[in-house]
Amino acid sequence: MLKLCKRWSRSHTRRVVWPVCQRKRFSGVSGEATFLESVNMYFDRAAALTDLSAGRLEYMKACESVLRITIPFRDSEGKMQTVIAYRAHHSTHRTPVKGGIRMSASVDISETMALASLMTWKCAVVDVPFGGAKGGIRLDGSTVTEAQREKIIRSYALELTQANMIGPGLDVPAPDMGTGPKDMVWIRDTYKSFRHADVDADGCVTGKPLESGGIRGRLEATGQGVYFVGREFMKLEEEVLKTGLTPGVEGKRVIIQGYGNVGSWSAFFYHKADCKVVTIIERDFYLENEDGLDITALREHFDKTGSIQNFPGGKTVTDGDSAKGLENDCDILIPAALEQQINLSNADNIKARLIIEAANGPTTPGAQEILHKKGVVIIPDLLANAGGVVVSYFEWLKNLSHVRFGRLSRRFEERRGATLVKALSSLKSVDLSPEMRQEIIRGATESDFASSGLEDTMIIALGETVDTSKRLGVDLRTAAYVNAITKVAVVEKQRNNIFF
Ligand SMILES: NC(=O)C1=CN([C@@H]2O[C@H](COP(=O)(O)OP(=O)(O)OC[C@H]3O[C@@H](n4cnc5c(N)ncnc54)[C@H](O)[C@@H]3O)[C@@H](O)[C@H]2O)C=CC1
Ligand SMILES: O=C(O)CCC(=O)C(=O)O
Repeated sequence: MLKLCKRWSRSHTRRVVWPVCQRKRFSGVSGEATFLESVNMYFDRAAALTDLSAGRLEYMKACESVLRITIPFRDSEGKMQTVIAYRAHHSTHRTPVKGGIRMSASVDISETMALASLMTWKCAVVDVPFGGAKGGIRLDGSTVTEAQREKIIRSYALELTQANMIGPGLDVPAPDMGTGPKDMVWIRDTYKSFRHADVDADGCVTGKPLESGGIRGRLEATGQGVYFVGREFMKLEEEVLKTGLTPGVEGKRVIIQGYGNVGSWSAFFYHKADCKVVTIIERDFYLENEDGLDITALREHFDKTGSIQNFPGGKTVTDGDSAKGLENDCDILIPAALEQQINLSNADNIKARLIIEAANGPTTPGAQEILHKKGVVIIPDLLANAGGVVVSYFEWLKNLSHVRFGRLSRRFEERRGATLVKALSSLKSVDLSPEMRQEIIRGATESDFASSGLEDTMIIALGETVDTSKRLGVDLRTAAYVNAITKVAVVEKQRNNIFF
């Protein structure tokens, strides 16, 4: 049976809840495992190192359900067009489930399921108490007007609402590739129109703008997490020596693929830490500067022109496949665009000694094998890019508590800090610089809370992953999956028993 349930809704969008055992083979990079197969392969490799039964592991691996929606809209010539969209719930072992919504012409059910599965393991790696989900809207966002986009997003949100697949306690989407804060507001507003009495309605989605219940720090969170995890890894002398690099991020040459949300913020934080961002790769070109791109000036250029192409502080290379830029000389490679970018066709040519997976699924299993043989270390997606969902979790907490972090304590802390400075200043032996005074007095703002909570989480998650990797003698990806599977299994074992 293909369909569990199918019906036409009032909005004339059509939805189908699909039992996920009906898997088809979907195409990926030729000759390699698809994205979904890759995620499952990584899962299997780690699962074999746990003492969980085969039956339980099979259940934990499977995606629980997928909602398939068809959304009609009128194009600019008034013709009716159809957009296909999905919401996959990989695991409801904890609720709400969580994961972004991707908008791209290449979205399909298999990709959405792979991304949903990654969300389950990612949340577990960073101890975010959510199950895993993901949404996908198969549409190139640049082909529709803002009004058409709003209609499509609102229809999507309406379908999720009617299917009980959104809500602060059920499923809390967020931005992913191709979507952003504005889309999240439309989703929140649509949900709220149908659940107007739900006092926690703002918590139905994260990644919202500040004035609509967002949190300071979510926009940059994924890139900042990519930075924290890289910085901390580069402090671990024993691990760093395996890569052939010297400890510390300072001075390292970095390549970033994708200058969207995650890539641009990663560039910002690595540049700020005195790294040299030597190449940034975009869809049709790459930008390079051996001495390091000035990321502040690059951002200004982007804000002015809408692109990083032809930035005067670097050389824009447009001939050939832009992915060639991945093979440029560097120490650290940060793929922050699409899945399967590092594959059998280019793995041998990658010069980086450390790969930090800011994108989801950027390295195929075949490429990983080649890279591992070369001694390249990979900090895997489910750890490296978890910063987004971590700060989304903080936003959700803020929405449920209905108060900005720091609002109740900041001025109190500042008064106490001022008293301390006064007391210290009365001691002749203490000489406080103006900066030290300021640092003691300053009370924590919402951004401070978000950023320090993120930093703490990433440091702990990296530490746990490295420990497991050493204990079992496995790579960091396998270690992260082992930790995640073990944590999920504890919760999994405590539920679903009423029907057994
Ligand atoms: N936004 C978030 O908070 C999170 C995103 N991710 C993952 O990070 C990756 C990037 O996501 P976002 O930055 O949010 O997306 P985005 O839509 O903001 O940016 C994507 C960027 O990649 C570029 N791009 C697309 N195809 C490319 C190609 N073939 N080669 C080079 N560049 C290409 C686009 O032009 C765009 O600049 C995705 O894999 C996403 O799933 C992971 C965790 C959280
Ligand atoms: O912020 C979130 O809830 C989800 C982010 C996301 O989609 C991801 O980590 O891939």
